[in-house]
Amino acid sequence: MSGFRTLEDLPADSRVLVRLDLNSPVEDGRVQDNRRFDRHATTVAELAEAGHRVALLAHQGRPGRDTFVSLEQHADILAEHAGVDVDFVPDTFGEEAVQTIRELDAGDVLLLENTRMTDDELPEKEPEEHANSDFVETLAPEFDAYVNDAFSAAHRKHASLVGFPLRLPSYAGRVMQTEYEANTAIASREFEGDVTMVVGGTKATDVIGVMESLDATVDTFCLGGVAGELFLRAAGYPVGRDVDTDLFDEQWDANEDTIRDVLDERGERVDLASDLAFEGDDGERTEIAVEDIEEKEHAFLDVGSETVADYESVIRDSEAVFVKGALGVFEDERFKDGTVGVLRAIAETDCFSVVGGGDTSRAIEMYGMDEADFSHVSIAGGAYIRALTGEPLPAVELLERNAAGEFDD
Ligand SMILES: Nc1ncnc2c1ncn2[C@@H]1O[C@H](COP(=O)(O)OP(=O)(O)OP(=O)(O)O)[C@@H](O)[C@H]1O
Ligand SMILES: O=C(O)[C@H](O)COP(=O)(O)O
Repeated sequence: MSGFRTLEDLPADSRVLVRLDLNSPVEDGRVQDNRRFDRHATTVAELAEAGHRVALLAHQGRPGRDTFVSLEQHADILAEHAGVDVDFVPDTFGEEAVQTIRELDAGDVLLLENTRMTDDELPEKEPEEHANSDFVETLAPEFDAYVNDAFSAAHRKHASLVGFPLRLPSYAGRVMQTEYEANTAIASREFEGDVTMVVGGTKATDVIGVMESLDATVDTFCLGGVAGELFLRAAGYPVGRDVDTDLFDEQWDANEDTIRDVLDERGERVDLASDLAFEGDDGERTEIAVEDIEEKEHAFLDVGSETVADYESVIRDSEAVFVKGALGVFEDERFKDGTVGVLRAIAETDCFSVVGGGDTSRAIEMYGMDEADFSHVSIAGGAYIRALTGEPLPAVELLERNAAGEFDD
């Protein structure tokens, strides 16, 4: 159970400062539309329709990266999803921003410039320090309330995420509320039947950490992707080494001991691929049983069909399934079978299901599945992992401390 207040508790006619997470892929300078816009649009539309005066804060990229761009395009994309006008001001807390905030009428929505373009936002600091920054001290007096909807950034101790709850009555937005509830389910709910976790993707170090901390909660792990190959390597198969990639050897060095411990302690409940797929000489998908692999000559790009059938049957017998990471390079249709096979199996059963990770959840629309067939499709990456493993999320903690009255005058 969360201990934060939600939009039901927000007094009418408020001047609200709302933190969203609109961090998106950027290609050739163009911001790509994605689930985050659609989800946050719900919160924005609700606040605007209720007649609040709304100013939005969000970040994009990090200084030095190609994705570090202005939020001007985000305002248009968000407006389209929310069905309300979203004005953009190219300033975060300077005179222009403050003036525009003061001119807001009931139901108006304004998006302020990328928070990471201010010096105060990024350093990870304690909330008390952020609350005393120019950024927070300048904006807070212009508002009656702060709404944090940015669950997917809640693992960061940045000014716009942890500073304002010390200065303003604070509430969780709709995205924060639903993401928190679904993603902490593994820690907070009791499942009577089997709990399965599908683990794949490229960030093996992250997911192996998850496996370690969910040891007592998860009945079966179904492995694929980079982590899957590293486990096969530990089990004695000549895979999980870099041929033309730099995905494996470094993560092997960092995780070898943990992988061996997990296999020793609960090997029978860690399902590894029995076959793998690669690009054959003719350019077609080719499969090989792991027993027959003599040397790693190919980049393996998916689990094989016997493995898919095995994982589908585990899923059909599960009461809850959590997914983190794709089982193969599903972006290439030849190597979609593992990822799509498990997602379809989940969609066809009535198990409680959560699919996390920006890349993995893209497979749902790419292959024509219906998001409604999953209990929850998370828009979070790092915060999803932390929620699964029960690690604290600083921005959520601040909402809870605010609701408990810790910062009341
Ligand atoms: N065997 C493999 N070799 C190389 N890449 C792989 C392999 N299996 C899966 N992938 C890639 O893993 C990616 C998804 O993994 P990632 O670790 O980024 O997970 P995510 O949880 O979906 O995303 P994020 O944490 O970024 O939101 C996919 O884009 C897929 O192409
Ligand atoms: O996209 C995300 O996962 C969040 O917005 C956090 O972004 P960050 O990893 O750049 O802090």
